[in-house]
Amino acid sequence: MANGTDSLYFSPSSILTAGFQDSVVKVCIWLIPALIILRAILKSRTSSRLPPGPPRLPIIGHLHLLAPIPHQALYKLAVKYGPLYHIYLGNNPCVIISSPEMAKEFLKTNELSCSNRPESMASEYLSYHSQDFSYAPYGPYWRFVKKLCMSELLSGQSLDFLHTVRRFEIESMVKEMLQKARAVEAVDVGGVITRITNNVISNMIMSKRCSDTDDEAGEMRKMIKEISKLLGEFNPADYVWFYKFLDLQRIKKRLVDVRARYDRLAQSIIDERREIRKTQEKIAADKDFLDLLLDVYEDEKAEFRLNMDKIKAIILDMFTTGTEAVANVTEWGLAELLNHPMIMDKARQEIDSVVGKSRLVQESDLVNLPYLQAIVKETLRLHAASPLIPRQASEDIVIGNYHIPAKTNVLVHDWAIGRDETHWENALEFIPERFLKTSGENGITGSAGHMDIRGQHYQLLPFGSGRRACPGISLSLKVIQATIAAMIQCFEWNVQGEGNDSIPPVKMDEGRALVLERVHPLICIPVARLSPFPSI
Ligand code: HEM
Repeated sequence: MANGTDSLYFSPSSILTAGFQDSVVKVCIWLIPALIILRAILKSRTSSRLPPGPPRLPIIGHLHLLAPIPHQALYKLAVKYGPLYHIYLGNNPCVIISSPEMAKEFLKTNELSCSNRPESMASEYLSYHSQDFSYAPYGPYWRFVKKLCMSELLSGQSLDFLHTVRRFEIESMVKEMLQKARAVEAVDVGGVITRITNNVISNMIMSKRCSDTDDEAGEMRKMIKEISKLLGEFNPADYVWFYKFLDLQRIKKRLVDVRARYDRLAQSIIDERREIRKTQEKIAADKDFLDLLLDVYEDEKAEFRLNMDKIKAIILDMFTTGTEAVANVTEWGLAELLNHPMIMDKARQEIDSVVGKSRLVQESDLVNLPYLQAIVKETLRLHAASPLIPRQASEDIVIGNYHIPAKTNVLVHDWAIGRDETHWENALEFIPERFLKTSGENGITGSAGHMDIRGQHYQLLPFGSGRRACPGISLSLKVIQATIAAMIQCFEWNVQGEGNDSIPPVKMDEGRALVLERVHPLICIPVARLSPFPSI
């Protein structure tokens, strides 16, 4: 038995087991490193399916390549790496799209997978954790906010109803400029235009002007400027974790501070309105956007319950998206006209022939001013208010045969697309004629005459495209066209400051922010050309 047991102990099967164990150990010794290597190869293959890109540095990735002006630096990289390339912002991959073809594939073919926005420290604070319109993730809440803003604030009908607000602001601006002209006083044109856009939005939202003497209104205007600046600032802490703790640019501190101030001010405006609502029953036609938001807040059966944070986030979003971009484009447009006196003269002749010289140009005239419209389109082509349109892929997608993993940030470089030589003749020149349906002037065929700027033509995307395209296009065009028209109809503008003696007189340097700003403020003395208000 013992032998038997022994033999059993050393039975062929046990020998087999021992041999098997030995083999398993050997296999493991080889297999585990082999698997690790295979995994590394597969991983590198997967990431090599990302579009091409420059070699990166540890920790910061390609952040060092974005200086001094991110959208211009990315434009240069596109020349080297093509219309679809990737960089790393810290450890986060980011794909840059710089051609109309790639933009179409991303924004149209993959629309549903590309309808989120990347978050940043600034957007987190200022959108009350993505509870506004711009940063809300694509989904039912975003659809609800969009419907609310479109139907009650930005639809054609609401805009028609509020045309008196815009008219009042432009008339006030012309009257103020007439006084400055008489006193031969210089004005900061950007400041004047920002006041118009702030007042228009403020009046649309809460029936108050931002520049009334009232402290609250003035405080709101200053705060919106500060907030827009913070939202547009490039913040390394969004990409490299240790910057968050260092807060070298003090962005976090400024965000906490301005959000607390905005919150207090918005709460006091809302409380005041709620008190008024207790005593006054308003009919629908008298309600402004704040009333409508409070109606939803009080409606227990509403599709979505709005709390105070959501209301504040939506209002702040309308202010920030609606004021600076419109003001900046208008200022760039006027700057271009000052550098191109012949284009300015042609635009004036058009206005004089359609409107005459005795009354102020009105919004209803704009449809008869195709050259003015072309000037605004050309300004939007060269001076995209948002040179990089931020999106995020919500799932894995394929573009141009490259794999873009879910959660990758994607920047549609509309500033570069507007300068693409393969689609635009004399791309860097300011030639509004290209947008006229007629042809032949300045060697430009006018082939872009049919092109709209609402996201259907991917060569021109100043307002983005698809379901997350800008909802403020109609409002923006009305304000920009009417403001430029009034400024050139009523005044000549004598440029002041550094560049005055040079030709062209206005410097066109761009700032570092993610929102396209002018480095040199446009300071001019208005000289009255005609006065539609004889009493002034
Ligand atoms: C010249 C003026 C303006 C320009 C150039 C501009 C440009 C843009 C761009 C490029 C986007 C991103 C689009 C995309 O992702 O495809 C956007 C989004 C947005 N814009 Fe504008 N915008 C302007 C004026 C306005 C105005 C006046 C308002 C409203 C009062 C507004 C409200 C918004 C909102 C709420 C979004 C976010 C939409 C969403 O995420 O669904 N914008 N804008």
